Amino acid sequence: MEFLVNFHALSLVIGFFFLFMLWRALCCYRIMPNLAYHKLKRSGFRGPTPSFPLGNLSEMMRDKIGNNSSLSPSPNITHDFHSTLFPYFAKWQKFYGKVFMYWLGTEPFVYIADPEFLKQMSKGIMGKSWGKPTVFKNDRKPMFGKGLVMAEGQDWLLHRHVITQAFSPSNLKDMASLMAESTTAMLDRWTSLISSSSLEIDAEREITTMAGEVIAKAIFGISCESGKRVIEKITAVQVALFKSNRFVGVPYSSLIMCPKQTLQAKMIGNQINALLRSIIKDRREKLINDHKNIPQKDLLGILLAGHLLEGKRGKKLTTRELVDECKTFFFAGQETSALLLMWTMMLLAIYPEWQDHLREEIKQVVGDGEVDPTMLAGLKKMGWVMNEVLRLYSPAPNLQRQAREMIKVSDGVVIPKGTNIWIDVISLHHDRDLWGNDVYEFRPERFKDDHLYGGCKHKMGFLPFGFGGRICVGRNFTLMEYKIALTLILKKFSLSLSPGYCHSPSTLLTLRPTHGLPLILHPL
Ligand code: HEM
Repeated sequence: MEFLVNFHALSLVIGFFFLFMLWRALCCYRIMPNLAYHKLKRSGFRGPTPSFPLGNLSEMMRDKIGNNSSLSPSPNITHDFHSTLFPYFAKWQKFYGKVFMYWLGTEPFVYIADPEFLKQMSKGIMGKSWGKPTVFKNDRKPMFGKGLVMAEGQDWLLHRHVITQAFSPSNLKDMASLMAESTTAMLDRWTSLISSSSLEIDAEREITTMAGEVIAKAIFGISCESGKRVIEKITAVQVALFKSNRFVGVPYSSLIMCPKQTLQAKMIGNQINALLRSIIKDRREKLINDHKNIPQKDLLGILLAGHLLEGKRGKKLTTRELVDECKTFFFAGQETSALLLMWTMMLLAIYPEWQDHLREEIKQVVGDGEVDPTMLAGLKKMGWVMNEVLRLYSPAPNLQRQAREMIKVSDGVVIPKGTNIWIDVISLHHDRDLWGNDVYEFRPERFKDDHLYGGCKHKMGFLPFGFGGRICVGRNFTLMEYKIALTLILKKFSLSLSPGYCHSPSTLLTLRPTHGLPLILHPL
């Protein structure tokens, strides 16, 4: 009898639990998104009709597949690829304009490719008031954890304050020699490989390895071997997360549609955490045990040295927080910098006259000696080239935000709290209305008289490093690495495209050459 009573009680508890979970799921994935949909509609946002639970994903996938079949890789190089990369956005822009709403699963997104709307929306909003879409925070946890890219509110403020100081010009200056060292090692390898008058290289692999070494040394001071292990794992996480056919925003899709990849990404994420924890532990011990030991001048050394870590919370970054920041630097810093260099080499190979312009400038500014960080500001044309590459082939093709509070954009236009925001950077950078009729031409000289905006008609039309308080914290690091590496490369080699190169930019979080970048080197 007593057993039966207990059994009934247990069944009731389990029943209530399931009902509660069902109610929660219904609220999260049906009722709240529906409320958000109607709020956005009342605010005047239009967009394609979503269905439950995919939102607009099936239409996006259909458009993408339809477009891929017509995109056979071709040697004819066009810089006009927005509608090939994002056919659904290009199509919806025609129907709804440059601001509309669309749905990734049960998550509402406001799409923005209008710089004036962006300006009005972000007016007066501080960095700490922006969130990141919850759906991406969960999805990309193995890559970024709670590091700066995903941090919000007070946590973001503290970490940003600490990390900005670590990237100060004087700290960066100490990293210049590390950047030159890794590039020189790569060039020496190329020189020793050249047996005849030219050499074909896999520039994607070469540059990615070099940029990985630079990040490993400059950020963590770790040996190339440990660095390589972290980078290999990081690449594996990215492949596991982004190469599978995923339904981001669809409830429980990662568990239902691709459980193997999800588990794999989580496992590799844990391995990266363990690897970085052991590196940080060693460094901490070295610092505590050997008082005479001068802290290493890499970023981790600067962060561990302590005095920078007394943030507003009055406490140091914990090992866990440091691990997340280390991962974030690897993810945010290695691939983006490598891609910027790769797209530059591709464009310089197509436009050899710009190789000549840059070589002439290098001769005048740097001469035959070593590259000194104080000389880099003199490489003006190289700065124009960098900006033009960032405009045409922005390694970060979009920006994401989440409204942590209600945002009033203008009279009658309100973005409700919790709405996700998707800013289409490629569309802004390729907008004829903003850049003029030569928008798809490679013309670095557009940055000659307006080195910040390249003559763009709107200040929010050129966003390769983002905007506002959350602008990329590593941009000066990139600028230095770019100028040092490119100077050393152009001093030794001229570049041309291999006949095997197929031009087909695609996105795997960043904008990359789908079929790699085979280049031919000619020693000078
Ligand atoms: C070509 C190279 C790079 C590009 C194109 C790039 C681009 C960006 C973009 C677009 C953002 C988002 C900004 C926003 O949401 O408004 C960002 C943020 C960030 N980047 Fe970079 N980045 C580059 C290099 C680096 C490097 C070398 C590092 C570190 C070593 C780095 C670390 C970060 C971090 C930590 C954030 C988050 C900042 C925050 O939310 O406060 N980036 N970057």
